[in-house]
Amino acid sequence: MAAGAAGWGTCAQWGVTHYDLVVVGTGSGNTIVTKQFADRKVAIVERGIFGGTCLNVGCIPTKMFVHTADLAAVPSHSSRLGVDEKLTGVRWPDIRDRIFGRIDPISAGGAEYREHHPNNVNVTLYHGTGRFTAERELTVTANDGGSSEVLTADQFVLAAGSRPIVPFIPGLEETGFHTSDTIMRLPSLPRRLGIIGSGFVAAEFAHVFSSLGVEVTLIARSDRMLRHEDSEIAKRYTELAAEKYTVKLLHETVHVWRRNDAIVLKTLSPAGADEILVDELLVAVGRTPNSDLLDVGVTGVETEKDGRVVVDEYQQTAVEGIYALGDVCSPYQLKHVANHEARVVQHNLLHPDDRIKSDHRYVPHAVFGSPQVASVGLTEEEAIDQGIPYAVGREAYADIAYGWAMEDTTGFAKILADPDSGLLLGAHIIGPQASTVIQPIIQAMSFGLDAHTMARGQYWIHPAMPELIENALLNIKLKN
Ligand SMILES: Cc1cc2nc3c(=O)[nH]c(=O)nc-3n(C[C@H](O)[C@H](O)[C@H](O)COP(=O)(O)OP(=O)(O)OC[C@H]3O[C@@H](n4cnc5c(N)ncnc54)[C@H](O)[C@@H]3O)c2cc1C
Ligand SMILES: NC(=O)c1ccc[n+]([C@@H]2O[C@H](COP(=O)([O-])OP(=O)(O)OC[C@H]3O[C@@H](n4cnc5c(N)ncnc54)[C@H](O)[C@@H]3O)[C@@H](O)[C@H]2O)c1
Repeated sequence: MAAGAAGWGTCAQWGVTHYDLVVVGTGSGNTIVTKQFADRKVAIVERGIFGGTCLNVGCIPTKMFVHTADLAAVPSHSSRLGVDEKLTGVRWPDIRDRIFGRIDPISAGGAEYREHHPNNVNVTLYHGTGRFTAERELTVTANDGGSSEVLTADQFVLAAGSRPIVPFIPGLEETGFHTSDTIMRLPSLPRRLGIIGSGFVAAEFAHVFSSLGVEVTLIARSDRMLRHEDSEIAKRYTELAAEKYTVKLLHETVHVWRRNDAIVLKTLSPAGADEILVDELLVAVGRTPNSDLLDVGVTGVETEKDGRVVVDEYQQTAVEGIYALGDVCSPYQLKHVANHEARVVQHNLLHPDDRIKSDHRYVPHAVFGSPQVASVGLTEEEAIDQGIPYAVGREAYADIAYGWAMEDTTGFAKILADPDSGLLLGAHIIGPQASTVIQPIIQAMSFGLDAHTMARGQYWIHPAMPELIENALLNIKLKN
């Protein structure tokens, strides 16, 4: 074959092919194989849609839905500013098809590039599930189950990601449910949507569907949504969510079944038993690493109790030459972390005598709900638990000029710093554009700026939203 190739080109059953490098997973794993690997024989193995979670069923489509939902929600708050708007319609098929009409061709184009572009003459793409059958031997079974091929390699990259956890709830499997993998492709909007879970996925989809006019009931086992956030932020988010849709806290779903056309959820809470009727159900209770699908134990690669592949600071597993990155090994399950780790793995494959370490000191995240939440570093509870001295500075959007422009009354930033040195320990923001407003803090933490130098050593554009950060920094009571 002149250019790159698709595996099974010869339809060889139980053929054995040796490669220099095998990469399992086409999310961040796919980014590793650049022209710098032109002198190596490489195989890429993918069991699902080319491009992985973020592109196809994760960050990118969800944020396209979130932006759309933000627009749909404008009339619900514009009247406070004297602008009376009305949402006259939501064309779900148009919303859905705009999003996937853009994404699906990118995925298809990525696979096409690997299979046919001259840059990939040294690369073979296998559409199938890889499973280790010996230390450096991966058996790939085609998605149709028909053919298998054994790949041996000097080096492997495990970039197999994670998948949604399906909890054991009697009746759930038989009744049918959605996960984040399927909910975005619904043929039509349901009248009522139940969501089991109260983390990232639950918060983002509750915002999307409630803004589009669906009656959402979110069922949380815990006493608040986003319980891993700083508790002030989680509490505020939960209060605001409950104004937009039904939030059932401390509710355990114990049984699911169908009654006529509805899905019935039986829940137990301190107040007793409850029955919740919905038309569609989304299960969003976390994700589990795909290391089990790979049967990594056969290789000597170690895993944590929760299935995460154990890696060292160079992203190498317990077996020399087998590296891992992203959700399959990371405690963070975030795309920017998977991408960072992919860059580290790429460097270490190319420069084995000059390897670099991954940097997980200040990993930020954002929840694109309503409002947005963004966070980096220690929460106040973590600082207390770890006995780390801290000083806090707060600022409300309501106290900065742009907050007045938006008439925001609920958002705020909270920044923790070392009281002696002023070095930043953590920051937590809830409010408009929190995911963008937090970026200067991430920069300051990464490059070791203290609160005072950061606040006074630069201009802050007036009257822009980052004044929230400037004022929160100035409100930190440092010792010096
Ligand atoms: C709904 C949702 C929204 C999200 N939003 C954000 C966000 O806004 N920001 C953010 O930072 N993160 C977000 N994430 C998380 C982010 O998508 C993941 O952290 C990231 O995509 C992980 O990348 P990865 O390369 O490790 O794995 P993936 O992209 O999942 O790639 C792994 C690939 O490996 C394949 N595979 C698995 N096992 C095998 C096997 N045995 N053989 C062959 N192939 C295999 C899978 O099919 C998959 O395509 C979101 C996740 C979800 C679910
Ligand atoms: N904006 C983003 O960056 C973004 C968006 C979506 C997803 N993600 C990533 O994907 C991961 C998975 O998201 P998620 O929301 O599924 O997980 P999550 O870990 O954020 O939240 C899951 C929640 O479900 C609860 N839970 C667990 N088991 C339960 C059960 N049986 N019944 C009811 N509740 C239960 C947990 O207590 C937790 O609060 C996230 O951790 C995140 O890393 C990121």
